[in-house]
Amino acid sequence: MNIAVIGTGYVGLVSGTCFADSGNDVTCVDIDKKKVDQLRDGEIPIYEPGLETLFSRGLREGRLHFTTDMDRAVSNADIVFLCLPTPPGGDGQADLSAVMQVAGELGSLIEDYTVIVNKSTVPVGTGDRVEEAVAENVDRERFDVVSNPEFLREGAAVDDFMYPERVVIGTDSDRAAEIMTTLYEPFVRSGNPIIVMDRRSSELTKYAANAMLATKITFMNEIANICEKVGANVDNIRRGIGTDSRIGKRFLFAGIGYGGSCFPKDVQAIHYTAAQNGYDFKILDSVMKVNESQKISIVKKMEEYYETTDFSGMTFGVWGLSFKPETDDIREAPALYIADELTERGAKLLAYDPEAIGTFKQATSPKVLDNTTFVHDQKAALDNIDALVICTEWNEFRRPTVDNFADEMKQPIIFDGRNLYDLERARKAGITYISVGRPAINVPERKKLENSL
Ligand SMILES: NC(=O)c1ccc[n+]([C@@H]2O[C@H](COP(=O)([O-])OP(=O)(O)OC[C@H]3O[C@@H](n4cnc5c(N)ncnc54)[C@H](O)[C@@H]3O)[C@@H](O)[C@H]2O)c1
Ligand SMILES: O=c1ccn([C@@H]2O[C@H](COP(=O)(O)OP(=O)(O)O[C@H]3O[C@H](CO)[C@@H](O)[C@H](O)[C@H]3O)[C@@H](O)[C@H]2O)c(=O)[nH]1
Repeated sequence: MNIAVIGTGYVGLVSGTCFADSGNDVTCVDIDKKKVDQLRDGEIPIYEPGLETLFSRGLREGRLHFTTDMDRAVSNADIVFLCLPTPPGGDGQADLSAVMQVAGELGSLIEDYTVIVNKSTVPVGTGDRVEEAVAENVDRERFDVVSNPEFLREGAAVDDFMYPERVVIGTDSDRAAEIMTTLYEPFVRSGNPIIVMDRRSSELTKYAANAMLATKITFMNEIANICEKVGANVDNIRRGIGTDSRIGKRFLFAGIGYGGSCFPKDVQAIHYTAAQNGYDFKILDSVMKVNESQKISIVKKMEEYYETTDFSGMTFGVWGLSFKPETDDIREAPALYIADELTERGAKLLAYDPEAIGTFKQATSPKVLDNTTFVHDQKAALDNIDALVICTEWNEFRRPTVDNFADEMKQPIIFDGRNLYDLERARKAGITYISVGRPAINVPERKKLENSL
């Protein structure tokens, strides 16, 4: 099939590359000329494991093209995917300006029957709005608008796309449903379902999935906060409840809050949609509030440990800047908030991340930039620091193990927002180890944490 992908961010680039790899001819369009030039030259602007091999093959075999010219891409296409940004607007609602702008242009570019697919995460009813905008310039028989939410995770995007647990297609048109099913059949050979439903339910399914996952994480973060108060261990609780198949093992890891380009904005957006429709989505109110405080809970623990809110004269190592491992994306990363809070309190930082130093520098505040030295080696971030703060669970941080910290640090004190290390080994290694929802290790009696969350 001939496919046009409008918007070559994470979703557009991964979808376009994977569709090309399964034998389609794909043209990706972006308004960012620099990005298009870079992609044409074979350079991928994001870090995403596994993408490069498929991307190079698509380019080499002539099935993957990049352009700024929407006309050329759309006029030949059987399917047009909208993979456009839907960032939070001022009051939490999704900003649909990119989607609606492109929808307004599509009608005059369509030649034969075309399926227009919204892959962006959009509020219920956006499909109707897109349909109306397109229909201003072309007959309604010449196109259908389909919702096809994307469930890929950054860092695992290629596998998630190639082997989806399900594909959701929202349309009432049999013709569009058949074309979409044919497109996705190679991806669901494992027997996972293609679920066809009405467009509005499909749009809401995406928000429901993200809001459910954000709630699950937040629930565990609250359990972790209780664990700290009563002397229990959230790792044990996770194992104890995760083995119940009704609850499931995944997304039960307590930490310093969820971040990324999706959960925070999508929870806000579904909350906004509910309010617009006269419904107060109370659970999500709490989820958002808890997540805000969870992001800086580690700083509160540091204040309690040092018995001061003034960190002047102190230097902290920071391991991990991206919002999760295996990505250079720092959107809504807890590290951004933690760096702000620490430098506000007068601290200097020595920061390391395997992939995200560049993106972090672009996004952080001038105050953080002035007070942070970025290093390109994880050991260098331990040099002469007062304590180490771990914000992202990159695999390489599991080595060297806790046993080595006592040799490598002036004072082996670790505030771990991701529960990387075994408590018993930390105890034996003689390091002071304060993590999330687990007993604090080797903390002098006077500093026993009274969690004030
Ligand atoms: N990032 C993810 O992991 C993920 C996963 C599932 C769904 N989503 C959703 O998919 C959508 C896209 O997300 P993303 O992370 O890929 O966005 P992104 O911000 O990484 O990329 C968007 C791209 O669209 C381009 N663009 C903007 N306006 C344009 C226009 N008028 N014409 C052509 N190109 C234009 C930008 O230059 C950019 O390259 C969002 O709705 C998001 O919520 C994202
Ligand atoms: O047990 C867990 C799992 C995740 N997280 C955090 O939750 C955030 C999001 O993680 P993840 O879901 O793995 O990353 P995303 O790439 O943001 O993917 C989510 O958002 C995408 C965009 O909508 C969806 O497509 C995916 O299905 C959905 O998982 C990150 O800050 C993680 O650190 C936890 O704190 N504990």
